[in-house]
Amino acid sequence: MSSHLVAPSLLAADFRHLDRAIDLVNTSEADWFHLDVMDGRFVPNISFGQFIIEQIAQGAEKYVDVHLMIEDPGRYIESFARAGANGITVHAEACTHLHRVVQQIKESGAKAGVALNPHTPVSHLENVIEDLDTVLIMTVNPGFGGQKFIYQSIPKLRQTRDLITVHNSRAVIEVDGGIGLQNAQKVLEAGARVLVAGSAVFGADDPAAVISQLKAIDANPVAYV
Ligand SMILES: O=C(CO)[C@@H](O)[C@H](O)COP(=O)(O)O
Repeated sequence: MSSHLVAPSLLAADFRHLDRAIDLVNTSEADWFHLDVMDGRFVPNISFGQFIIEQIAQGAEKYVDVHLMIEDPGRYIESFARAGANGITVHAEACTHLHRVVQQIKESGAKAGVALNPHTPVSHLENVIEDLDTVLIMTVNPGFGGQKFIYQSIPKLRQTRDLITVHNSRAVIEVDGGIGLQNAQKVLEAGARVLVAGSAVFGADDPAAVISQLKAIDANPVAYV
């Protein structure tokens, strides 16, 4: 059985047939739904909000992972939890009071995650890592699907893994951006545990087969202590 998780990012799905994308995730070997919320301020793009997430969550038979790429996300934690998010990830760069927002997520009943943009050092997590369930390492600059994986992310994954180990945190590392069959093994070996994949899955002729191939990757798993 595979020790890592696959989370298709619905941003790359065909929204004219959202029901098909939901069925695909439900019936494939995928583990999580990954839903990207963009506000046109923190990132240049605008995607969708609580209303669409609620619709997806009603059809989802798996964990719903919500990635908030929005300014001042503390304003909306409660409403995304109510919409059906099982996990909520906020960006460290978008929070003046990151510690407070992490506590808000925990109080909402959702699992708590913090994301880091490619330029943000892992040290930004030092004082919250013990409270986190996930750390999302952006492997592209956020805002758009279909971008090229940034290779400098590999050492950053190792640094994140080390920080988690030093603090004896339960957090697992999620990687997001340009992830596909060409680099999945490398990121898993560097410490990633959750593979978020948008275009690699929904841009494929057979998305379920790609999900199975991602699940089947036999990486030398990192021992979490
Ligand atoms: O958060 C984001 C983009 O900002 C991602 O979740 C993308 O949706 C991943 O898409 P691909 O890079 O896999 O196409």
